[in-house]
Amino acid sequence: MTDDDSIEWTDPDTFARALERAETKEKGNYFEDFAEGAVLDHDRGLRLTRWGNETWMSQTLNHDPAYWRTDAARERGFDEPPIHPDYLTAATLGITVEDLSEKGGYFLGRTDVRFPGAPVSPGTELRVESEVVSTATSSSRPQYGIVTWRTRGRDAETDDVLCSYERTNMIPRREPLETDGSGAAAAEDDGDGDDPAPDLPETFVTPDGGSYEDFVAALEDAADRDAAVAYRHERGRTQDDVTVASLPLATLNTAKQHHNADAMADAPSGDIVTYGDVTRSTALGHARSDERTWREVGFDDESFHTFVTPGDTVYAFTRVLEADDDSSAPEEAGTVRFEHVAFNQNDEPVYSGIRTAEIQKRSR
Ligand SMILES: C/C(=C\C(=O)SCCNC(=O)CCNC(=O)[C@H](O)C(C)(C)COP(=O)(O)OP(=O)(O)OC[C@H]1O[C@@H](n2cnc3c(N)ncnc32)[C@H](O)[C@@H]1OP(=O)(O)O)C(=O)O
Repeated sequence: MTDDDSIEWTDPDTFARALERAETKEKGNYFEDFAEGAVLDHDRGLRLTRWGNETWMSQTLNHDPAYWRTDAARERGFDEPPIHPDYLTAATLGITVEDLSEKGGYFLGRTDVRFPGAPVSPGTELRVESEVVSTATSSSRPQYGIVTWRTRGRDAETDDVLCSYERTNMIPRREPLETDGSGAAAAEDDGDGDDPAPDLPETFVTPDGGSYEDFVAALEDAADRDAAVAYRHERGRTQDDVTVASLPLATLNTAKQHHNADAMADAPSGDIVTYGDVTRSTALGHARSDERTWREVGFDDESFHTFVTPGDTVYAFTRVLEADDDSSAPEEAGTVRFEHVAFNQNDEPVYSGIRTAEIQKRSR
């Protein structure tokens, strides 16, 4: 019998042999672990602090004064600077990663992002639960399945739902599917460029300002002719250690994609990647800097198209879809629907989504 104590375990050769034989205590769940209808109460939770909010908002260039200064917050109808919906969304998702997606895979998209409990005060403690909505086979990637969850972030004290959305990830299978490869081949065929690129509108209209009336005027200008209200924002944000690793960890997001460069060296990205919510929030920050936001209403059809890695720069492009002075908006604002696209320094789209926001009227 070997006397363990007589072994020099940290001798490099001995240790390397020991590591080869040691079983790894794995983290996260495989695709097969998710059953439709199952509800997961996430153990983790976090206090939504001013510090967390301000760190997230400053680093993603979201500098709307109502989230920073009490007088500006009060002009906007808040008692104090509230927790921003982007940080609330990112924190709600971050908490879920340990149970839902730490095993790896890809955050593909999200829809029906709503904030029924807004505004949220700093100091609120967040408790999060997710229900498995659907599980599906990936026809292009047999080693993965596709899972959709409905996640709700609640005020731990009152149980009120503060943030709710449906999110879809590719999740690794414990047992890859046997296929004849036709799914992968079909997926590859899709990118051959056989379909001619559709023509773009002849004219791109840029709103004169960022008030509700400016969006209405731009849409009227573009109506009944071959034109779209579409423009780009000047600001860019190069991804660094803070945006790639620190911000997701501050939301308790344990996805190795964001902070374990060793594990990611062999992944398709070859590097750690930016948390989707950082990419998205950064692009939205650029867009908001060119408008007079009143409140965020919701987000739909969000997709993450390709990876963002350290050194990449996130820019934003906006298309205005419609403006409506509806009764649901307060008298100070009208409702505008935007499509925002985040793109990188090579002009490749990395995120897109539909955003509904109340935008202040000029007269106010
Ligand atoms: C949080 C968190 C992690 C992160 O934040 S990671 C950073 C954000 N996400 C990313 O960086 C992923 C970027 N996306 C990609 O690199 C590519 O889209 C990807 C995932 C490599 C897939 O590329 P493809 O060219 O293969 O894309 P397809 O359009 O063919 O999609 C593959 C299959 O997925 C299905 N799908 C795509 N989008 C959605 C969606 N929004 N909802 C539902 N399903 C979607 C698509 O239908 C394809 O299905 P097949 O059956 O044909 O395989 C964290 O850890 O959670």
